[in-house]
Amino acid sequence: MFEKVKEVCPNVHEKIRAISADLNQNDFAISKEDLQELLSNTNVIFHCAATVRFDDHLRHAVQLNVTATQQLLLMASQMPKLEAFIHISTAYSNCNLKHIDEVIYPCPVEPKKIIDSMEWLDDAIIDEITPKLIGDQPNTYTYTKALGEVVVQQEGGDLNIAIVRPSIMGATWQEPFPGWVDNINGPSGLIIAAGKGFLRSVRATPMAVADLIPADTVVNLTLAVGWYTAVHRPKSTLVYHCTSGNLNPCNWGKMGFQVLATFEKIPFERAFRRPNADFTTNNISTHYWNAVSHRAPAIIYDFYLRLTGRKPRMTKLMNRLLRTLSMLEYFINRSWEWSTHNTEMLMSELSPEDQRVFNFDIRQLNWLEYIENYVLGVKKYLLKEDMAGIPEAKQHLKRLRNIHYLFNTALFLIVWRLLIARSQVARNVWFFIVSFCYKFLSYFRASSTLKV
Ligand SMILES: CCCCCCCCCCCCCCCCCCCCCCCCCCCC(=O)SCCNC(=O)CCNC(=O)[C@H](O)C(C)(C)COP(=O)(O)OP(=O)(O)OC[C@H]1O[C@@H](n2cnc3c(N)ncnc32)[C@H](O)[C@@H]1OP(=O)(O)O
Ligand SMILES: NC(=O)C1=CN([C@@H]2O[C@H](COP(=O)(O)OP(=O)(O)OC[C@H]3O[C@@H](n4cnc5c(N)ncnc54)[C@H](OP(=O)(O)O)[C@@H]3O)[C@@H](O)[C@H]2O)C=CC1
Repeated sequence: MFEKVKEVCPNVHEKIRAISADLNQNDFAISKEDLQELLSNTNVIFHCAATVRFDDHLRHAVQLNVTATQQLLLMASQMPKLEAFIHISTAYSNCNLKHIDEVIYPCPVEPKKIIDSMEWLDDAIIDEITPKLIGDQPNTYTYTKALGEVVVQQEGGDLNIAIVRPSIMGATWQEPFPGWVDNINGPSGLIIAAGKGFLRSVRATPMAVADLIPADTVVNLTLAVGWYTAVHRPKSTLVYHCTSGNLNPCNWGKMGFQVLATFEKIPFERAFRRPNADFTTNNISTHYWNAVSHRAPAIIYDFYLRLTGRKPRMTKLMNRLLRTLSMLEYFINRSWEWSTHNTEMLMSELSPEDQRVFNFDIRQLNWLEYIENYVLGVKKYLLKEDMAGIPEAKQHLKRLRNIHYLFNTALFLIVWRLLIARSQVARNVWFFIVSFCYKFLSYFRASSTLKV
């Protein structure tokens, strides 16, 4: 990841100093010396730290995404040299709306009241009231990110603030090289599950917009926002949508198809089954495919592991995957429209050279190429698989295909045999097929004898 920057700037280490901090602690548990240095020397703050788990307990999510933001704003107000405070939110902070503008929307309950209540409510009560508090938000993550924005608006004081709202972050597009990715958030985890053959069906709407945004595009836009906010000092807090849907849309159908097509060329090693996922769109088919394609193979495989004296693990893994899928479903069955006036305005404010260096013009992205590089990046940087292993991986998939055919043939014969034993209709069909084949073979043999 950092090879290129080390080449261009060999003394890069001298320019960076990491400071230990914990958002769960008062003053973030930053040491006195570090705090002093931060207070007196900081020019720009990029506030990215957060919990991004969808299933986080509300108390923890509020602490990290709301209370910590409030504390950081307080700290920022004591920094005389501060030029800009850039808060990273998410495009889904208002995902209860269909059309989202670059404005901060009010929350039904004031963030301050939520912060206060977290101090005296116990966990059991918080669990009980969480669904009522989050209302039409899908999880505690989007809910607390929305609260975080309101805190920024209400407690920003005289600070020069901007908010960046990225959609679903994916692997890098160009910088420092295509396809770099280091976590399993968003689509990356599902790409692994599909490529390894665990994921066979996803409840998704193929025509819904897949609002992915490459990580380097988000970084470039965020840096440009830092510059604009510090230099132009806009009168109000500007919100910037870092999204792809309205400028260069791609849908989940196209994305899924390209992911699968890439597995043909670049398969993952030691797959459980051949990658062959599909989208389902209703409850009944989702339950059916979950039972047939996810749970049943896991149970059979665990039975095989037990028989061979090993510890069963597939059912547990599959349950985890199905839980993850159920959490992501909300986002892959809907489309949103994000306006991008501020982002487009910012692009026009950059010089041609800066537009090239800090490129965030998503219209230039070729989705097919991007997705191919993404899958390749998942293989290299997440799974740490070597490209030299591709021929063996292909061989393995061929073996899995043969096992699949053999298994299906055996299953068909068993079911058929049982049917014949129990049903007169099935017996009649069977005799018809056998006599038809016999007649066909006799005719074929007779006609070839005549020719000779
Ligand atoms: C017509 C054509 C048909 C073709 C059809 C083809 C169909 C094919 C499909 C093919 C492939 C799919 C491609 C497209 C599919 C679409 C999917 C895209 C989904 C994207 C939706 C994202 C919406 C995001 C909206 C909001 C945007 C934001 O603001 S982002 C913040 C993003 N946050 C997340 O993404 C976090 C979500 N995750 C969680 O909340 C939790 O992980 C979980 C609740 C989902 C699961 O929790 P669980 O406790 O079960 O597991 P966990 O402990 O989290 O982890 C399990 C193991 O993984 C390790 N781990 C965890 N995190 C990381 C990490 N960041 N990096 C590395 N490793 C990680 C963790 O340590 C665990 O390991 P072990 O301890 O060893 O078990
Ligand atoms: N991923 C996505 O698709 C999107 C992400 N975002 C936003 O981007 C930002 C980064 O997210 P992403 O990179 O995906 O998530 P990660 O979980 O990878 O990053 C979260 C960061 O927060 C830090 N952090 C978490 N808990 C604490 C804590 N208690 N004290 C100090 N630091 C902490 C982590 O530090 P450490 O590494 O040391 O654990 C990490 O650097 C978040 O604000 C998120 O809301 C917005 C839209 C989309």
